[in-house]
Amino acid sequence: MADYNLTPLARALSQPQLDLAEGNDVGPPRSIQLHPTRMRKLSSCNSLDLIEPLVSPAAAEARVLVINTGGTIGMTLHDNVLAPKANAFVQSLRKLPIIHDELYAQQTCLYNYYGSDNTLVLPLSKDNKRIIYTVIEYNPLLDSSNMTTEDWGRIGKDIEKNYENFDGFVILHGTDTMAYTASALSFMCEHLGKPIILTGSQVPIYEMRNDGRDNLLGALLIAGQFVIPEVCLYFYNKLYRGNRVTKVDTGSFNAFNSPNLAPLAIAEVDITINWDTVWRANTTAKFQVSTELNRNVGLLRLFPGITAATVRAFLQPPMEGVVLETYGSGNAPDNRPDLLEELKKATDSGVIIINCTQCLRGTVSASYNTGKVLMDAGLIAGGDMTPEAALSKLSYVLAKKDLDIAAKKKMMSQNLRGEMSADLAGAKLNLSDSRFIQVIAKSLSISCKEELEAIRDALTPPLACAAAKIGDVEALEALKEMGSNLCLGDYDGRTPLHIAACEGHLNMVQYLLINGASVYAKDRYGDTPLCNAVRFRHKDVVQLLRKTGAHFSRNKLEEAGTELCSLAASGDLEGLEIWNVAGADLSKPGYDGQTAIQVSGVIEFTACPEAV
Ligand SMILES: NC(=O)C[C@H](N)C(=O)O
Repeated sequence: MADYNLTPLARALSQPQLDLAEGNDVGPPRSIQLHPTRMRKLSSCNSLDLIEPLVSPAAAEARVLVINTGGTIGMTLHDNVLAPKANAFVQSLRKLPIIHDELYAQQTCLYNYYGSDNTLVLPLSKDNKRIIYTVIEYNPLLDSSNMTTEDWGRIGKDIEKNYENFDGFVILHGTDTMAYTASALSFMCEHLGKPIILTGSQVPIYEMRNDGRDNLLGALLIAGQFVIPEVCLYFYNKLYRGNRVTKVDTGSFNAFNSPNLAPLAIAEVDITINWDTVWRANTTAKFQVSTELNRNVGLLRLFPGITAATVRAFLQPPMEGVVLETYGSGNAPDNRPDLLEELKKATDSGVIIINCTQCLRGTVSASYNTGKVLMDAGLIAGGDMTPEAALSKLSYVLAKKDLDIAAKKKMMSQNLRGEMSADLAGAKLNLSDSRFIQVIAKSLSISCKEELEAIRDALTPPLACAAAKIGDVEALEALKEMGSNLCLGDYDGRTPLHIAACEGHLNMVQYLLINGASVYAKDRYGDTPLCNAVRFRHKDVVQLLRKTGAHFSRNKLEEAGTELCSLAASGDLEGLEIWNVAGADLSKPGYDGQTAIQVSGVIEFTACPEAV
C-alpha cells in the first residue's frame, strides 16, 4: 500500500506496532497499515497483551448499521406459534463465527471503541474488507403484518440520523410486508447515495436449518462493499431493487420475485453487481428522508361481476388515491358504463387512480379498447409498476403539499426511483452503434455482444478518468452515450469524480454528479472525492461535494485533529479553511490532546458557516 495516504500520526504509529507484533510472533504482512484512531483507544483498553495491529488496512473497513424491526428472522416458538423475541438477536449472532469474528473484536477492542455491545464484525471478506456492523433493535419487534406507515417513518428517520456514520444500512424485516416497506422507503429516501438493504428470512435464525444467516450475511457484505445508491431487498442470493419486488412464495426460501427488472446483483461464487441496472445518482442535493405520507390511498382489484356500488363505496372521500388492479395489459370491461362512470366521477373530483396490471409480469398499454376506456375515464397508466410500488408512490406523492393535482399526476406517471421502466423510445445507444467500439472490435476481430461489452467495461473507466483529468465534458458525454457507466472506477477504484475533484474541474464535477457519479465512492486507498478535493485545496469543489452530501468518515474525522494541528503549526490558514469547509471540527484534539486552535496560538480563525 502506498503510504501517501497515511496521516503523520498513522505513520508514526505504524512502525513501533509492527515491531511489537513481530516480537509477539504474530507478524502481519509488511503491507499492513494500522488503524490509527483505534490504536489510540487501545491504550485505554487496559489489556496490553491484546494490543496487536489490525491485520487489515484502515481503508478496508466499512461500517453498516443494522436496524432490526422484527420478522421471522428473530422469532421463536411460543405456544406453537412464531412471535418475535426481544433482546436475543445480537447475543445469538455473537455465537455465529460466520457472522461475527470474536477474536478480531477482542484484539481491536471493538466493543470498547464503539462503546456498545451491539457492534459486531464480520470475518475478513474475500475482497479483504472488514465489515463492522452495529445492530439497533426496535421495541417492540414486529411481525411485519403489524407494520404501519409510522414504522416506515421511524426507519427512515433512523437512517437519516445515522447517515453520515455508516457506509450502508441493512433493515431486518418480516417478509409479509417487506415489499411495501422497501417500496415506501425508496420514495421517502430522497437523493440517496448509499445502499439500504432490506432482508429477513422464512425460518428463524435460531433454528438449525434457516435462511436468515445467509440473507443477513449477503446483505451485510453488499451494504459494506458496494456503493449502490438504492433501497434494495436481498433474499436467497439475489439483490433486487426494493420497489420492484413482490412476495411470491410462503414456503420457499426463494420468496421474492422482481418480475419486471433483473436483479441488481447475484451472490454466487462471487458477488456480481449488474452495474448497468443499478440506479445512477442524478443530483447534487443532500440526502433527506420525507416521512410525510398520505394514508387515504387504497388498492382495488377488479374481478368479473364487481358491482358499481362496491367501486363507488371504495372511491368515497376521504379516498385520494387508488391503485386499480386491472386485467392483462391494463384492461377493464368496456361494456360496463356503470363502472366506468364511477371511475370517471372519482377522477373528475380529484382522486388519482393508477392503472396497474394484476399480472405478475408485463406492463399496461392502451392496445385494447378495454384499456383505452380507462384512459378515457382519467386513469393514469402505471406502466410495469408493482401494486406495492404504485400504492406507496401515491402515498408519497399525495403528501407533497406544495404540488397541485396536475403536478402530482405528472409525478405519478414519471419514473422517480426506477420503479417503472422508461419508454423504450430514446433508450441508450447500442454498443455496436459506437464508432469507437466498432473500430476496436474490428481490429480485434470481435463481434459477439459479450466480448464487446467486456471491452467497453475494461476500457471506458480509464478513458472516463482521462477525460475527467483534462476537464473534457464532451468526451464524457460520448462515453455515456456508448452506455458507459460513469460511476465505475479504474484499476485503483478511482472514479472520474475522484480525478475531477483532484483537478478542481467544477463543471466536470457538476456534470458527473448529475450523471451517476457517487460522492461516496472510495478508491483502493479509502479516499473519497471529498478527501481528494481537500488534499488539492479546491474549495468550490469541496463546497459542491458537501452540498451533495459528501462527508468525512468517522475515522477520517478522528484523525483530522493531528492534520489540523500540523496546518495550524505552520500557519496554513488556507489549509485549515478547506478542512473546515469540508466538515472537519477545528476543536478536535490531535494526538497530543491539543487542538488546532490551541496550537495556532496567535492565529484567529472563525468557523466557516459552510461547514455546518
Ligand atoms: N417470514 C416472515 O418474516 C413472515 C412474518 N409473518 C413477518 O412478515 O413478519
